Amino acid sequence: MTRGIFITIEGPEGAGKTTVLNMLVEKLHSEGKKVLQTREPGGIEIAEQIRRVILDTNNTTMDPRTEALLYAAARRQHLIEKVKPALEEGYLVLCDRFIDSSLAYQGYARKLGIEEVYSINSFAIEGMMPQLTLYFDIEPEIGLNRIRKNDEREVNRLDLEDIYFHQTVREGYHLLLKKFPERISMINAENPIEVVLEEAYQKIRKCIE
Ligand SMILES: Nc1ncnc2c1ncn2[C@@H]1O[C@H](COP(=O)(O)OP(=O)(O)OP(=O)(O)O)[C@@H](O)[C@H]1O
Ligand SMILES: Cc1cn([C@H]2C[C@H](O)[C@@H](COP(=O)(O)O)O2)c(=O)[nH]c1=O
Repeated sequence: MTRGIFITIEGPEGAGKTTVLNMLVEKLHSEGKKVLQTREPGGIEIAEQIRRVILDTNNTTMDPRTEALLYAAARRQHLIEKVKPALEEGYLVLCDRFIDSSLAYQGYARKLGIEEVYSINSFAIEGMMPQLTLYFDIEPEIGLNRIRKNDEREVNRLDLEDIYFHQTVREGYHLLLKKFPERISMINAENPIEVVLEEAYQKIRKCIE
């Protein structure tokens, strides 16, 4: 029986997920909340190793189904090793990306099919879905420009996809918003960072109270 709360943050490249997540965690910690911040793909050693394989810009021959399976494998290990134990201990787990990334990127943009990708992920997650997903919406051109200006951000294999791919990812997220309206909540990530932070914070408070 899980006692914690699982919240995920989603969105296209450069939407500000990581930046806002860092700020949210600091704010929630200062209020004395038991918070665990993590990310996908990664968050634990095995999944970070899989992340390196998936995002390596040299791996140009990676098959889309291999890509989808690797994300699902990293997700499984991360859930079992880190997320599930933290939820059992009553933590608020805030995760940068989760299953909706696979549905939008592999299912919709790579055209593997949202249902097909959901099905391999359902095997991986065994029903452990987030209570709330904050979707950071942004025009892909704006997000990619933000990333280009950030010298600390390493360019990965998916960043190198063309603009059409990134626009299709955003379309995929919009479909997911319609499919899961009770779980996914949209935030306009083109707003100034303080506005995005406040909106995300209020939605999280509403979910945990
Ligand atoms: N609301 C905002 N307005 C302007 N710049 C922002 C905003 N939010 C984040 N940024 C800047 O955009 C860049 C990308 O932000 P961040 O790394 O948090 O995005 P991300 O969604 O985690 O990206 P990715 O998923 O591609 O790693 C950073 O340089 C960050 O400072
Ligand atoms: C979990 C997950 C991620 N992706 C993509 C999305 C990004 O392009 C990268 C991860 O990089 P980030 O800087 O950590 O955001 O991977 C994906 O295609 N499918 C997934 O399931």
